[in-house]
Amino acid sequence: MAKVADKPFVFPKPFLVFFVLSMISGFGITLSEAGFPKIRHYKWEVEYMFWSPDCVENIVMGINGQFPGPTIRANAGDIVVVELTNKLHTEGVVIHWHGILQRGTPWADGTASISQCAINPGETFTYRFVVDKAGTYFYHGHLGMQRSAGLYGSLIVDPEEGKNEPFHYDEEINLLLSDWWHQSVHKQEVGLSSKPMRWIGEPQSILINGRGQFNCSIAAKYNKSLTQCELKGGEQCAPFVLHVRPNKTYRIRIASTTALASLNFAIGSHRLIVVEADGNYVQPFLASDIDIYSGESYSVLITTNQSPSENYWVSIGVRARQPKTPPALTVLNYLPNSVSKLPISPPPETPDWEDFDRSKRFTYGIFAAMGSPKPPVRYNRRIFLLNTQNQMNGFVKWSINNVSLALPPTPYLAAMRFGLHTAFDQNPPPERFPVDYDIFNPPQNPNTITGNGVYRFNLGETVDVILQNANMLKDNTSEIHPWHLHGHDFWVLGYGEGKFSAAVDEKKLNLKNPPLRNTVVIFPYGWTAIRFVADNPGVWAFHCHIEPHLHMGMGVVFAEGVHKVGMIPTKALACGGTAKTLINNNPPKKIPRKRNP
Ligand SMILES: O=C1O[C@H]([C@@H](O)CO)C(O)=C1O
Repeated sequence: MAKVADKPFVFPKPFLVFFVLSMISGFGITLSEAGFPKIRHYKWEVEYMFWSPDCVENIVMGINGQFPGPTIRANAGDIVVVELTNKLHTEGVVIHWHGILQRGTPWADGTASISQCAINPGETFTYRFVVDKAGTYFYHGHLGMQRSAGLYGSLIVDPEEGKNEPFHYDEEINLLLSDWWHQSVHKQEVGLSSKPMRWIGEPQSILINGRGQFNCSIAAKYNKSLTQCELKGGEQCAPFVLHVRPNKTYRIRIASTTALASLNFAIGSHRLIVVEADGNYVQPFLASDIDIYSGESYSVLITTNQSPSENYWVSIGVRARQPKTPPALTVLNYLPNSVSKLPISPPPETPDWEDFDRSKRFTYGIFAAMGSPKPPVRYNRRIFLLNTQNQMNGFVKWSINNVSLALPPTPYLAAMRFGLHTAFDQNPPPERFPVDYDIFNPPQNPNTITGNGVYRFNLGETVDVILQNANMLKDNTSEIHPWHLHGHDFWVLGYGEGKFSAAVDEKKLNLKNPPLRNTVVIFPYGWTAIRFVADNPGVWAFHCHIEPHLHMGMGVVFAEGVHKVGMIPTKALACGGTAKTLINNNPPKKIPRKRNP
């Protein structure tokens, strides 16, 4: 394993002036008024490695020999630079910085075929972007199903130096949640795109900071079907313990990068105060547990005011799909108690997976903190996106308005910037679906088409999206989908049951204090309304964050103001049609023929 720096190298102040000035001229980044930002420089190598995330040896995608990858930590306004070298032998790679808006740097969004070309084996690509807002974020692979293969890590942004969070806490603990399969991701991918489709099934384990236990439990006393895990603490699958001291306030950051699972987080005997969601402050509220969907993040505050002689269970169970995976467990360890002193009461029970009314009560009760930016009162454009599971020549697909997204070989950002009209379908996909579409039954005509058209917005216009859920191919089934938008936060204006009806539902939309987020769910047979301002020049993915669903086409592409995008780094362009353009503009020099003497 090559040894490379995984600690950020912080440039001393005098160097910053030079660097920042060169960044401004080259990348259109503006300075924050408070002073010079820092540059957080990382050098990473991505490679497959043997690892035992849940005590069963497998291969994971690691960064610098770590799984999950190193945590990035920065202050708001800082510039993060990640020099990413692809050490995979046979695959490209990209990394998406989930929740980072990429203003002025849309080519650094890390979406293969959308913002950049995949980085080839052996090559290095430098991601350089500003983290402009404090919050709990994460990063992950965005090519094929590399997130499922373990390519992820945390990205934490503290307020600008000298500024405080709007709530008090003594210390913090960071948790990145994921789900894990024993079947290789390649096999999963092939299964999903085979005829008949082979579904990946439910995960074998839930991981907390990359650690879970398969086939044993650390609380076997309360789970008769599993034996007690015999772990010493140094194993890769030993639980990540939350060490706390009595009578303090802790901020627990929780982000979910699951491929499929919707999760519920609870700590025995402790109540949670929710204060942040997806990098935005929310009106604080008390909860016994929280639901967290793939792509979401929360911060909760807890006070360690319970009996100091005990430890307490932390339990993370599966909701919204059949819970065939045991909850992930770990311990809230009140120091100086020994970690091995197991809690005296059973772990908190995950609420019934099918109790969607309970899930809705939690999700509908999230509002923006006082003083948060408010949405424009009117929209310029409203599009309706119907989510359906379909068939295409016997293959199973997910479609939006009957179009299943199939990404083109030339990244959209480059294709649009260079005016390559043959790189993708120039006709935009449909903006609505038939008014008489029956969302409560399987699609009458299950056939779909694939497409790669783009929804183009005028720069600065206010866009509403109504996400509409529907019945799947099977009778009486409709699943939850968490939708994630790149390049923007959006306001969640509301949710409802059945089909959205402007006449009935318009007046129910919340324009007073809707939460700002980057990920939102649609509940079974329901709709969700979001609003955002298309003011970030670039091309942005908007998709279901369930990894196999995106793989099966469940996403769309948005674009705005691409003519305003600055110089795209050449390395982001060297594939597909833009590679040809680069070569045509700079043809290889003719080698002069040697004349015979
Ligand atoms: O895309 C999916 O496929 C399965 C099921 O519909 C077929 O097995 C499932 O639950 C999905 O979310």
